Amino acid sequence: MSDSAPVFRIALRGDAILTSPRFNKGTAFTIAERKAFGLTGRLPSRVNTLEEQCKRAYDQLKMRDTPIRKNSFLQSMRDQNWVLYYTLVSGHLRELVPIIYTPTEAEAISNYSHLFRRSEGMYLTFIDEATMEEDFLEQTRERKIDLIVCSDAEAILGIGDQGVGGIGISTAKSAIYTLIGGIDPSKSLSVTLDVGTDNETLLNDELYVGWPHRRIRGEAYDIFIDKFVQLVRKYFPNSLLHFEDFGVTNAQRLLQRYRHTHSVFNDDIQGTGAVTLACIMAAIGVTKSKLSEQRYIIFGAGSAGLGIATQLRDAIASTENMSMEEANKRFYLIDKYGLIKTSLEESHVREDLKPFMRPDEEWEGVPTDEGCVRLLEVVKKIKPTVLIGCSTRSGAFTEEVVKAMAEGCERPIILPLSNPSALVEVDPRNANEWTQGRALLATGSPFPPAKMPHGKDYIIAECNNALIYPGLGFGAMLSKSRRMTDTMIIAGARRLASLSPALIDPDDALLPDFGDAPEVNFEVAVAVAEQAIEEGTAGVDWDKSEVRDKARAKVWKPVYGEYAYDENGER
Ligand SMILES: NC(=O)C1=CN([C@@H]2O[C@H](COP(=O)(O)OP(=O)(O)OC[C@H]3O[C@@H](n4cnc5c(N)ncnc54)[C@H](O)[C@@H]3O)[C@@H](O)[C@H]2O)C=CC1
Ligand SMILES: CC(=O)C(=O)O
Ligand SMILES: [Mg+2]
Repeated sequence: MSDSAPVFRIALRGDAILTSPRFNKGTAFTIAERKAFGLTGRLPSRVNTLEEQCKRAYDQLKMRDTPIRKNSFLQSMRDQNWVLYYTLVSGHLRELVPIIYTPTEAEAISNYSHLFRRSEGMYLTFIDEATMEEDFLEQTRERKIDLIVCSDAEAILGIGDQGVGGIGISTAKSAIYTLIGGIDPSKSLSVTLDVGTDNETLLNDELYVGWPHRRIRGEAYDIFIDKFVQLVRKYFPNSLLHFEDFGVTNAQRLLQRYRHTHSVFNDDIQGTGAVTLACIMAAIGVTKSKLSEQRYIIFGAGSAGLGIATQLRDAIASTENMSMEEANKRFYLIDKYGLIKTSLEESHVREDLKPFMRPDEEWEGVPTDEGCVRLLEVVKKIKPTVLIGCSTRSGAFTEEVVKAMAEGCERPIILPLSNPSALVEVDPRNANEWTQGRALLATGSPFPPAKMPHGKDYIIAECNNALIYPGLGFGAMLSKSRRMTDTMIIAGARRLASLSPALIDPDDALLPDFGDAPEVNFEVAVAVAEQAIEEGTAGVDWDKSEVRDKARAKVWKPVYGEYAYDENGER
C-alpha cells in the first residue's frame, strides 16, 4: 500500500478549493500552492503538517462531551476535508467508529431534521421523479463512480422508518467503505430515496426536511426504485449498488429482482448473513463441531434474520454436501407471532420464510401463548446450540431463556445482534454471568468486556456487517465482478472466520477486533476477488496470484496530494 502523494491537476481556486472536501488541505496547503490557488490571503501564515492538523482536530473533538456532539463535529469535518477526517478516524478506529456509525449514528439519524446543517449525498424524492435523471447527472456528470450506497430508510438499524434521515445511514456506510475497505471516497455516492415516511413523529414535525407525505408503496414505489436502478445501470454499469436498511417487504424482493443484471448487494441480508456465518464458523472451531450439527434459533425473522438463516443454510448445504431441505431442518425461526410453523396464519408468514416453517405435529403438547409458541418453549424443547437475535426486541433473551439454553449445551453460542446498543436482546455481560462464562458471545454494537469466572476479561466480538461488507464490496469492485454471487460471499466469510482470535485461544473474541478491520477486510477482499476470478464472474483477466498486489495498489489512503493549477483540471 503505497503512501506516496498522488499528483492532481485542479481547476478550483480560492474559496472553491477551500470548500471542496476532496481537495481542501486547510492550513496544510504549501506556500507554493497558496500562491498558485489564490489562497495566500485566505489562510493564516503557518503551514501545518497533517499530523499537526490531526492533533488539533482530536483536541477539539475531545472538548465535545457527548457522543452525538462528537458525531456532529466529525460530520462537519468530513464536509470540510476528507484527508483530515479519514486520517483522524483511522487513527482512532475503535474509539470513533461507534461515533460515526452504530450506536451514535442512530441518534443522529432520528434527530436528522433538527441537527441539519448542510446537505450531504444525493436526495432523490418521489415528487421529483420526472427530473430524476437530471438530478442524478447534476452530481455525477464527469465523475467515475464505483460504489453507490442507497437507502429508502424504512428500517434504519433497529429504529424503524426515518424518512429522509436515511441519508445518514448511506453516508455512514460509505465512510466505513473508505475507512475499512479502502474505497476512494470520490468514487462513491450516498443516496437517500425519499418515498415519504409513515413515522408519525416526523410527519407532525414542522422542522422535518424530507417529503412530508405517507410512504409510497406498491407499483408506484417499484417504478420509482426501478427508475433509479436503471440510471445506475446506464451511467455506471460496472458499479456496486449497495442497498441498506430497506423494509422487510422490499429488501429481499429488490435484491432478487436486480442481482442477476447488476452487481447488487443487500447489506442487511447478505452482509449480516456473511459476518454471522464467519462468527459461527469461529465458534464451532471452539466447540469442535460442524455447522450442520447445530440447532439454530433465529429470533426476529426480518431482513437480517432471513439473511442469516439463508446464508447458514447455504453454507451447510454447499460445504457439508447436504440437501437444502435437510439443511433447513436445523433452523427454528421466531417472529412476533412466535415460532414460524405451518398453522400460523398466512398473513404472519412471508413467502420467503416458508422453507423454514416447522411442521405443527412437532409442537403438539407444547404450551402456547394464544396459539403462539414463544422463545422459552422453543429453547426448552429443541435445546439450541446457537441463539441469534435480530428482532429489535431489547431484553428478549431473559435470564430464564439463557439459563434454559445453557442447561442443554456446554458452550451456548449466543449472538444478540440488534442495533443500536439499547436494543440488544441481552447484555452480553449478563449472558456471560448467567452461563458462568460458558457462552460464546458476539453483539451487533460494541460492548465492554465481560468477566470470566477466573477473572480474565472475555472480549465481546462485534458481529456487525461492517466487519465484512467493505471487504466484500472492495473484492467485487476490484475484480470488476458483474455479479455479487453467494459463493463470493461465502469465500469472504471463510477468510474472516480464519482470522478469528478464538481459533488460537478459545476464550478470546470470536471475531477480529474492529481496530484491525482494515487489514481483515483487505483479506476478505482478496478472497472475494480470487473467487470471482475462479468462477468467471470477474471482469478482469488476471491470474488469482496477482490479486493481492492489484488490491494493494487500489487501496485509497488519506494522504494529501501534490497540486498544480490547471484550468482544464479536476473540479
Ligand atoms: N449486527 C448486524 O450486523 C446487524 C444487525 N441488524 C439489527 O437487527 C435488527 C433487525 O434488523 P432488520 O432485520 O433489518 O429489521 P426487520 O424489521 O426486517 O426485522 C425485524 C424482525 O423482528 C421481528 N420482531 C419484532 N418484534 C419481535 C418480537 N417481540 N419477537 C420476535 N420478533 C420480533 C419483526 O416482526 C421483524 O420481522 C435491527 O436491530 C438491526 O439493527 C440488522 C442488520 C445487521
Ligand atoms: C448493522 C446494520 O446494517 C443494521 O443494524 O441495520
Ligand atoms: Mg443495516
